[in-house]
Amino acid sequence: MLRVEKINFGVKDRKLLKDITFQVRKGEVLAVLGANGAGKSTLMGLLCGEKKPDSGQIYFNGKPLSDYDAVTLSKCRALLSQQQQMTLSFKVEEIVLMGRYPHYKNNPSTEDYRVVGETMELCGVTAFADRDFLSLSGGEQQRVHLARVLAQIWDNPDALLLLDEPISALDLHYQQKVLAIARALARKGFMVVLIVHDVNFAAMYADRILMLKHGRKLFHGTPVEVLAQKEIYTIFSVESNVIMNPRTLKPYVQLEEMEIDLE
Ligand SMILES: Nc1ncnc2c1ncn2[C@@H]1O[C@H](COP(=O)(O)OP(=O)(O)OP(=O)(O)O)[C@@H](O)[C@H]1O
Repeated sequence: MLRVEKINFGVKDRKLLKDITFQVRKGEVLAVLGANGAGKSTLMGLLCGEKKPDSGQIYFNGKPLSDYDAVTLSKCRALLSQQQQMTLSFKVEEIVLMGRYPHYKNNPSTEDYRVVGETMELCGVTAFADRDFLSLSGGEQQRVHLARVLAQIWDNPDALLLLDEPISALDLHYQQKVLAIARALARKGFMVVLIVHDVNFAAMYADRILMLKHGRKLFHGTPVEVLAQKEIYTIFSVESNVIMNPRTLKPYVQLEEMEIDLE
């Protein structure tokens, strides 16, 4: 279980996260929603250990995150971050194999190659294995990074998978597929924390939703509990109409058209 208790984080005199508390159970997908600048990536930065909270504590499987050593953590926590700048030329398969670095010393084993093969297949990048990563399109590159991140924790269903806007560059098919992969991993026991901007994808694929505004947790619950017209307006300042999908019994958010008069 991931347990985040009363964390605060600031830069200089600006508080970016205030008193955030939540849990993610084994087998659960948590979607984090919020407007631009709400603090979602900052929260990911704390969960992945890139940043340290000013106060509060993050527990992972009963132990403070700060008590883990880097090698152990790299086998049970993986992050797909929003910014993945690559300037050097690598083959696609070499990039995915980087996800296995924590698992081998000098040379990858057949097991490492098996995992890499499986995650590349799942992310639809097998055909690019020998291509120069830098020659791929933005969406293809995002899928290669996902394959790398999945390879890192593939054989550990107790692991935590952190996905910061994993579908931002993807077409509709792969948006759905990547979220379905997150769901399928959760069914195997993984904990998944996911930042998405599309409320309907959050409704479809997340067990719980955490909604942030100005660094505070405003709403937290199941899609049915938190995806309502008032909450959506509070978070995003958009008008909507929320209906229940009769087949899935999940909320579906229909947005009202926005008009801007430039006269
Ligand atoms: N080093 C910093 N110094 C000052 N402000 C910062 C710093 N890092 C982040 N911020 C601010 O903190 C706020 C939260 O940033 P964060 O990247 O977490 O937002 P976000 O919810 O992920 O937004 P987006 O949806 O645009 O990705 C923003 O207003 C951002 O400008």
